[in-house]
Amino acid sequence: MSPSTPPTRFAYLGPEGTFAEAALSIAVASSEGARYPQPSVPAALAAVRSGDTDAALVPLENSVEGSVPATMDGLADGEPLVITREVFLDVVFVLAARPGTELSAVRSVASHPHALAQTAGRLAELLPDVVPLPTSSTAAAAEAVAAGEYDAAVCAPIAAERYGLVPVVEDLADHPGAATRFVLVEPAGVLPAPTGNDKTSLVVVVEDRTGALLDVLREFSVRDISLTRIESRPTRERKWVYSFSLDCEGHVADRRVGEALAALHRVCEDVRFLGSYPRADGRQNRPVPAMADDPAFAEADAWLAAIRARA
Ligand SMILES: O=C(O)C(=O)C[C@]1(C(=O)O)C=C[C@@H](O)C=C1
Repeated sequence: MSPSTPPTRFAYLGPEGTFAEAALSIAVASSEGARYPQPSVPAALAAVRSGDTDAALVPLENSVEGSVPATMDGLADGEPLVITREVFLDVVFVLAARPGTELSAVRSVASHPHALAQTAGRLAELLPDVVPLPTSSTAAAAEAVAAGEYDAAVCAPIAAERYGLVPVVEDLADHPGAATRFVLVEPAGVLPAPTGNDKTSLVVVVEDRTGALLDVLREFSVRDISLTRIESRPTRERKWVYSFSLDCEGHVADRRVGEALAALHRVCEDVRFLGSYPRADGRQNRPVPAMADDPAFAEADAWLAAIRARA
C-alpha cells in the first residue's frame, strides 16, 4: 500500500446546491480543496479519468430508489477507478418555485429522475395534471425554475435558497427519512489503509451456466465474509449477459478478502476491484471468526510451508 497524495481538486454532480455538493462538504472541508461542478455523473467521472480533477463525488444508491445507474455503469466500464470513501446523506425534498407562485398555478415540475421517483406519490396527489420532467440534477432543476423554464423544482431546501426560490410544499418525500449513499472516486491504485471497519466493492461478470452465481457467493461464504449489497446490471456490451455489483465487509489487505478476490479471479470471466474504504453507514462489520482472521491464515501458511519443505 503506497501512501498517496490526498486529492485537492474535486469534481461533483453540479451545479451548486445539489445533494452531491452537500455530501462533498461532509467528506472534505471546503478549505481542503477546489470544487468543480459537473453537468452529469459521467462528466464527473471523466474529469478524474482525464486528470482534470483528483477525485469525484457521485451518488451511488438511495435507500428508497436503489442504485444510480449512471454511477454503477460508469464505474463498471472504462478506465478503472476506485472508491476511497463513502458518505451517507439524509435527503429532504421541497417543491420550490419563484416567490409569489401558488401551488394551484404550477403547470410544470422538473428534477433529477431519482428525486422525482422519491416524490412521485405526493406529486401525483398535489398536481395530478402535471407530468414531471427530468433534469440532470435537483439543483439544475432549481436553476431552470429561476430562469423561468419550469414553474417548480423538486430539490433540497438549500438549492431553493441558492437560486432565490421559495418552498411551496415542504417535506415532499413519499418515504421520509431516506438517505443517499455517495462515493468519493479516485484513479485506480489509490488504496486507503485498513481501519478494521472497511468495505470492499467489486463488479464481477460470470459465465452463463448453472450455479455461476452460487460459485461467486461461495467464495465469500467459505471465508466468513458478509456481503452488504449485491445487484445485477446488464453488461450492455453483450446482450443478456449480466454483471454483479457487490460490496462486502473487510479490506483487500485482509487475508480472507484477498483470498476471496483471488478465487473470484479464477472462477469469474472478469473481476473489477472498485476499492476498499472505511465503512460509514454507522454499522460495525461482523466479528471475524478465529479461523478466518489474518493470524489463522499465517499459521496455515506456515504449516503448509513446513510440509512442502519436508517433501
Ligand atoms: O441531484 C442531486 O442533487 C444529486 O445529488 C443526485 C441525487 C441522486 O442521484 O440520487 C442524489 C440524491 C437524491 O436522491 C436525488 C438526486
